[in-house]
Amino acid sequence: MKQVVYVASPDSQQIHAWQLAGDGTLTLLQTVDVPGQVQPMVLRPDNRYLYVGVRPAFGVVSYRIADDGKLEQAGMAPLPGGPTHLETDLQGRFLFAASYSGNCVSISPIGQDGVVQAATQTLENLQAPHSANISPDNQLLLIPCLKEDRIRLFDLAQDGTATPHQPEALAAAEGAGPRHMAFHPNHRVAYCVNELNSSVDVYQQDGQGGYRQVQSLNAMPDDFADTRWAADIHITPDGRFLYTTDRTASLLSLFQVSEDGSVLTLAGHHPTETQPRGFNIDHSGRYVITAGQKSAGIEVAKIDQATGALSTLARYDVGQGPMWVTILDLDKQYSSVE
Ligand SMILES: O=C1O[C@H](COP(=O)(O)O)[C@@H](O)[C@H](O)[C@H]1O
Repeated sequence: MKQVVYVASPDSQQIHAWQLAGDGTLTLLQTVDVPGQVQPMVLRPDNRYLYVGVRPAFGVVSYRIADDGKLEQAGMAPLPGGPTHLETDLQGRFLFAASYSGNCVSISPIGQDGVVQAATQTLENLQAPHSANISPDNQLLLIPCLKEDRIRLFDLAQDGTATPHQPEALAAAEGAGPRHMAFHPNHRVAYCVNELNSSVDVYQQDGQGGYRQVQSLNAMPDDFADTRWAADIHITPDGRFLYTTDRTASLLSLFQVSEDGSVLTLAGHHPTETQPRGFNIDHSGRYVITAGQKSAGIEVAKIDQATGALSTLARYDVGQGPMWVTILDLDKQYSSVE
């Protein structure tokens, strides 16, 4: 398996692209100077384009990905708000940009040339939307709104138009601050990490195109008494282990996942880079790569395949303020979206 790890560092306006070897070693492939402070990134499902959100001129830069994983700028389009999180639909036809400070999520068409165009719809009056997540059936947009303590739901039509779903939202606990989401590979369960109380909520499909909450659990060690400040969440490709980060504690939390995905068990913690705002799991499910927003570095940790426990393999310097990690499986570059 050939993989490339992209790390976005807004303070130095760079993306570092690394080749990930089978033994977990990283080798620098390319350093890209981005025209702006680069924050969120997302791959088009054909794995031929990487889209990145930039500031202070709010926009999205489209990069064409070469066969070796190197990036070449292909276009740039404006966004209505500062991009906090990017997502595409599963057919790679639309880009969704959540803007926390702009209280909106915009929908931008992606051209035949793979380049993101100007937004055609903006969902307004969302209170601090931290991400926009497409459901595995490509029909529902789930938008955790931190200041609403709700995940707002929108139906996505074939033409990319989003309209409020009924019911319009999933409720989180008061003060939880829903932030980022992950989906079990069985497509029936979704997980949301809550920023303000460092908890994880588990949602199961309700059989009517929506979800219902089935579990909520603490991600922190029992003796943790400081301010909770969770950031990111990812699940392994086989669905057996789920991880979250907390930035105050600079910790990754490990959850073991039940066979059907509906029950999590907190199973340990792993100290990592300082202020881990973004991390990801490689496509083989063997490595976790975590960016330290305050350490200007990334950690590669190995996943114990029996327990999910993490052990540090190495750390590498990247740019300043790294906060986003996206991993490409080079063996899965397609000529069209499948
Ligand atoms: O993680 C955080 O996110 C929000 C929004 O991020 P932004 O980079 O889009 O402004 C930020 O305001 C908050 O301070 C931080 O904890």
